[in-house]
Amino acid sequence: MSLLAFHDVACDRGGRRLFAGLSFALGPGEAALLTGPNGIGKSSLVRLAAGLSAPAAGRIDREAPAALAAEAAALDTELPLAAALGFWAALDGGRERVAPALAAMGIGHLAEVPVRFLSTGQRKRAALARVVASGARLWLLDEPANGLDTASVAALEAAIDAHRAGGGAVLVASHVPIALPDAQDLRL
Ligand SMILES: Nc1ncnc2c1ncn2[C@@H]1O[C@H](COP(=O)(O)OP(=O)(O)OP(=O)(O)O)[C@@H](O)[C@H]1O
Repeated sequence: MSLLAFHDVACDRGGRRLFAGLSFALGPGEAALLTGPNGIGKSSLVRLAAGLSAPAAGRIDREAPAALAAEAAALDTELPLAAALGFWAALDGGRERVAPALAAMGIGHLAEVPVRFLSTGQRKRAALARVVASGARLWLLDEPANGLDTASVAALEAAIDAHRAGGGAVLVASHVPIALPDAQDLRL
């Protein structure tokens, strides 16, 4: 049983074909690492996986809901961090997951700080904490290590390992080296 499966998928952007004939599947505990040069279509693939756009050909099956971390953190910048994450966690039915998620990403001490005061790396960690708090089995992470320091990359790797150990799956697009043991290599 797959949490995410691409069947012979093609992707067009701006009238141009980015890739075609792409098939892969992610089952519980599995990971895929998506790499390739700038502009090749990595973010476009992650958006397809999230259901934010439709494939030009082929079929995508995904378990809903999936958790997406892309460029925009989608956190209310006026709210303290814990409350901003709590908004989403409440929608996902898991407010109690916020504190452990903040701790997992090493930003528990920032819980009461308004999101607008957070640094670039801290916001990135907050966006990842939102994914951790979501409770979704399928994580879709577009350049999750951008802007993270070494310790934060290690925290991200640990969070992904724990997620996989619990039966979750993860698709990661990354330029930055990130340890994903036994991950499928998706090179565009
Ligand atoms: N909304 C859009 N309309 C038209 N073209 C687009 C759109 N979004 C992306 N593109 C184009 O699609 C191509 C793939 O973009 P995408 O962001 O998926 O690449 P990427 O591999 O993630 O790149 P990077 O490594 O720079 O993040 C690029 O040439 C980009 O200009």
